[in-house]
Order: sequence, then structure tokens, then C-alpha cells
Amino acid sequence: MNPHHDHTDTALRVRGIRRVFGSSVAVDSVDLTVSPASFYGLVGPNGAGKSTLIGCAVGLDRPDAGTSSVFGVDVWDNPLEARRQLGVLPDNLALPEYLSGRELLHYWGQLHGIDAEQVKSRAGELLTLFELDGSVEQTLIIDYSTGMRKKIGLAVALLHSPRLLVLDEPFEAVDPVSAITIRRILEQFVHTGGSIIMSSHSMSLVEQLCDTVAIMANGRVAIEGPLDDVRATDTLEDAFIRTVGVPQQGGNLSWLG
Ligand SMILES: Nc1ncnc2c1ncn2[C@@H]1O[C@H](COP(=O)(O)OP(=O)(O)OP(=O)(O)O)[C@@H](O)[C@H]1O
Repeated sequence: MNPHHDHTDTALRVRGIRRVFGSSVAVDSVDLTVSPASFYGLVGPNGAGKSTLIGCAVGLDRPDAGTSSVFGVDVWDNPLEARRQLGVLPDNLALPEYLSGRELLHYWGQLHGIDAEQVKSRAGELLTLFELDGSVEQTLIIDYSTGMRKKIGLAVALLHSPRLLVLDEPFEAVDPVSAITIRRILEQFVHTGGSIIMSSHSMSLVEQLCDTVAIMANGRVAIEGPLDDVRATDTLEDAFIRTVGVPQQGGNLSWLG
């Protein structure tokens, strides 16, 4: 490879990310590459380090080592430019609680310097798509359900029309109808050249949507590659269990029942 390659044609390039909390290593020397127009699935057991990795990859959390760039733009050296290309749905998204969904989108659009008329029409479309309009219109974010928060978070991530979406469990807590809507939006996004990396605990969703998969365990990427290579002749769930292992002995909670 050309040593002077600037990676502007790589949607997300993570190299050697390490994040330590006290004496515990949450993410250990992780490399990831998301190609343009690729739908990348990040799976792994609870506590594997997926959210921490995502936070470091998008510049929300500072890693102890490593680099991350979005279409060749380093998220730490040039955060504003990186964020223009990037839509993020983080874990435990902090939202301005005393705004309605529409107000939040208008506010976010202004922050991104999007033309007011465009913000208005995009916000209207997004609120309708995610069923956050109509009778919900006056509800403040503080009173949103978990699934509604997820949906407004996704709307925020999409509003400025980024080239790369980094989504931490976008389907978690959303109802089945909303899940179909989200799925359609994400599929269309990739179909039209956008790139996505998402974490998920739904092996079937990852199998249906993603072309590339990484299985994380104990802060490291245990296996990564095209979906068909990772699952080989089995299902992704089989590959997951094979990679991560199942405890040999489970408690039987003899006191229960
Ligand atoms: N702010 C923090 N302070 C201390 N430890 C943390 C912090 N954030 C994460 N950790 C630890 O880092 C490890 C990885 O956590 P992380 O949330 O990244 O896992 P995950 O793969 O996203 O898990 P889940 O599937 O349950 O969401 C865990 O051991 C967790 O306890």
C-alpha cells in the first residue's frame, strides 16, 4: 500500500485504540476499518467494550492510545470537520431535556449551520417518520420513553445528512413498527452510498443488514471480516458463542421457585 495514502476513501479507520478505566482495560489495541457504502456490525457480550470503542472512535471519549479518522479526517486533530461527516447515536445520549423533539432538531440544525428552511422540512419529515409528531409533538424530551429517546437520537444523527453513521444499539427499546422504519432508513442510506457501523445484540438483525462483522470480547476484536466468513457455515449466533464461549457451569438458583 502507498505509505502516503491519506485514507480519505475509508469511512472509518480506527487504529490501536486503547481505553483504560482505573486498573481495567475496557478496549485494548483495537483496529477497525469501515469501507464506504458498507454496513458494519459490531457485536459482543455485555461489557465487551463496544460502547467504549464507539465513544473513542467518534471523538466523544479520549482514548489512552490510538487514532480514529473519518474519511481521512482525524477526530481529535480536526473534530469539527470530522463531525460534519459523522452522525452519531451514542450510548446513554445526553439530550436537552426541556425541549420538544422539534425544538431539539431545530436547535441541532442551527448548530450545524443548516439553512433554516431545510432544517424545518427535514425535521418535519424525521418527526413524521419516527412518529414523534401529532399527539407527541408537545411532549418534552424529559417525558419521552426509552424508545422515543432512541428515535429522536437517530433523527439528530441523520439531520445534517452525514456520510457515516455510528450507531450504538439503534434498535434497542424501539417497537417493531419503528424498527422496520429504522431498518428501511438505514438500508436506503447504505444503498445510496452511506456507511454505517452499528453495535447490536440482535444477531438476526446484524445478519440481515450487515455485510461486515466484528465480534468483540474482553476489549479486543476476536474475529472480524465479511459476514459470510465470520459465520462460516453456521449462524452468526453460533459464531458468537464459539468465539466468546459459554460458561461451563451456570448457577441453578435452587432458591428460586
Ligand atoms: N465510565 C466508565 N468508568 C469505569 N468503567 C467503565 C466506564 N465505561 C465503561 N466501563 C467499563 O468498560 C467495560 C466495557 O464497557 P462497555 O460499556 O464499553 O461495554 P459494551 O460492550 O458496550 O457492553 P453492553 O453490551 O452491555 O452495552 C466494562 O467493564 C465497563 O464496566
